[in-house]
Amino acid sequence: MKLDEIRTQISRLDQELLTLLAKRKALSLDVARSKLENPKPIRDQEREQTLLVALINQGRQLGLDAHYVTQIYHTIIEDSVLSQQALLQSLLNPQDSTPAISVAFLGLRGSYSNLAARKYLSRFQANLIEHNCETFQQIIDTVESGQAQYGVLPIENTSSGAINDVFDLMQHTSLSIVGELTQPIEHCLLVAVDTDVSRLKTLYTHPQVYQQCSQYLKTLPEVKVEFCAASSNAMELVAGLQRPDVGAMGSADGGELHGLRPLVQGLANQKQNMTRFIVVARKPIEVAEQIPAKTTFIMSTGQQSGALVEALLVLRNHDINMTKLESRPIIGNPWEEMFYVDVIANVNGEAMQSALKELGRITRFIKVLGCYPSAEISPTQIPSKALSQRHQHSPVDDEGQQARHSRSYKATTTQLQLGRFYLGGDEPMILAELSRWPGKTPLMEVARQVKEAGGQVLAAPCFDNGDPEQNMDCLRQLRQVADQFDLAIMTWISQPETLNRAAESADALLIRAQDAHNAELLTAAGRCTRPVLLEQPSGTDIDAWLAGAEQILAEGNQQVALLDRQQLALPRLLTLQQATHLPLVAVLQADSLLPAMANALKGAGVQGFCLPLTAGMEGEQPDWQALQQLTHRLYQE
Ligand SMILES: C=C(O[C@@H]1C=C(C(=O)O)C=C[C@H]1O)C(=O)O
Repeated sequence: MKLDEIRTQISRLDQELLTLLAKRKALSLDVARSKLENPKPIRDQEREQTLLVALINQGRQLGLDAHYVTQIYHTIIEDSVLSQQALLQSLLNPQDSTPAISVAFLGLRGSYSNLAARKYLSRFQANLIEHNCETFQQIIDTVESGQAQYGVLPIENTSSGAINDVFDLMQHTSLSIVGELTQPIEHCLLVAVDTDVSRLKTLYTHPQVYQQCSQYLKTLPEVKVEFCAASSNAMELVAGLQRPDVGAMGSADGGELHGLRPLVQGLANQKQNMTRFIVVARKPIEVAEQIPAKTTFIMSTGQQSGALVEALLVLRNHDINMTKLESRPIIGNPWEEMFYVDVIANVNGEAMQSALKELGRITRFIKVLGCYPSAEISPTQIPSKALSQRHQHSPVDDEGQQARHSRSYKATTTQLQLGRFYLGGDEPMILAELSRWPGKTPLMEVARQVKEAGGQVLAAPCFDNGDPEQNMDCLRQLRQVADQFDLAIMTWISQPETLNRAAESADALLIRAQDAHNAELLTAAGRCTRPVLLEQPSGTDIDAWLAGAEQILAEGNQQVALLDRQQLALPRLLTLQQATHLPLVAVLQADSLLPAMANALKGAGVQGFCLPLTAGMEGEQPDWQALQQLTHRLYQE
């Protein structure tokens, strides 16, 4: 078949796919109406699970891999749930019959705030009237005075943290928060004409963006940085100048609207860079009971010790989950603070109403800033066949020693979070470990296979090479590939200096036997906020191992696990289980005993299983069968 003909067929298929997606969306809105008549929560994760499992199996028969099917359906279901929520909300809060919606945001066309505003309002199916503002205050004024119905304000960013100016403004406005959304932020270096980085003399950017890309900017010490009110102003300026020695920083999409092209992409220090925006309006809205709601309130407690704790206990006593707590100074009251609290609760619910009453009695100031549908639609997990729950009521340590690692200090096994996966939870964690750096292309294949087999963590050596830049590049590649396949990553570190750089992108760090004696390294590991897996220091016993773990815990990092490469004998394993609440990861060998071994270790309370893969640098094939056998044994049986 000729290329043209094949492409015609593909276009026809795409058209059919779109028609089907539109039909699916219409049906999901029918579901929302039926859930309204016959009140039921919008989200039904049990139904989603059943659906996903069936789709993965059907997909496999058609030659589509599980990861591909899951990714597509997470996107479809997310849109379906959000559209259902928007429909319910619009029925509950009828708009005045305006054919257009007006919104105020920071910057010009193409700013991140503009992209967020468009995304948020796209579910309303009305024309958009855009008000470009130069400051956050101007956004508030535009909405307060009724010139715009909605204002979109960035409130926090995953790499630069809270946006204090917005918190401060929210203290004094009469506006209510009526929505939230998160927007991925992908900073690029944008230019107007053909040039390269070495020719740049001036970069125009917003201070937040500057902060988020500080590491990249350090590599350009000669370049002068000029601040603008928003990224879109920087883009407009650079587009006007048309010179090879100036650049702007901002999104590729925004740049395109100004005729700029990205010269370097992915500049943010943290690769998963997202900004959370709030949407404000003059009137508060009501949130349907069937949708998960968030409530934001501010409060100031007295300065007496324990006042904040007392307030937070009120929430806990009502089973209300807090997702955010920020504090800001109160202008004019030195040393007094205003706390910003986000909780998962509907403000009209019984629990929240009585919590607010109680809080009113013990705070100096309290005000609800708004209640709005939660936009966090976390993907439904695919069930790895339910495991029978283990019970490990370990006897109380009779020496009663209060070492932090001990069971007498903490009775239940500690859970570690690696990316979005848990070690020490109900299900065993499976890690695949590469002994050598395979290069990016083979790494993609490894990641695909690991995901397909049901693994969760990919471990690879990024810091084995002497060259720090090359090491960071390996880590970046590992991060990128793992993100693509929704895996967590781990790498081993042997020097305190590299630890912090590794901790910026790795989900977990491993300290190997030969480095586990290094007190400085253990101290550095204790001061970082990533989970640390610790091997038994070479030539020592279990006590020395636990002492090493203790050193990490004592510095502050409570996310520590023990990784065993020596196939501890069962009695020693049980001793360890009794002695410590830290989860245990066993490294297995890919031999005929693998399934039996995994089973026995699981029975003995091992929470993680690590399988070394001999990576194919010279075309050697990793042992995928062993990995499949392992996951099959651990999950299916
Ligand atoms: C459409 C429904 O509502 C939601 C969306 C789903 C979907 O798009 O497949 C599935 C379950 C619910 O979370 C439904 O309940 O069937």
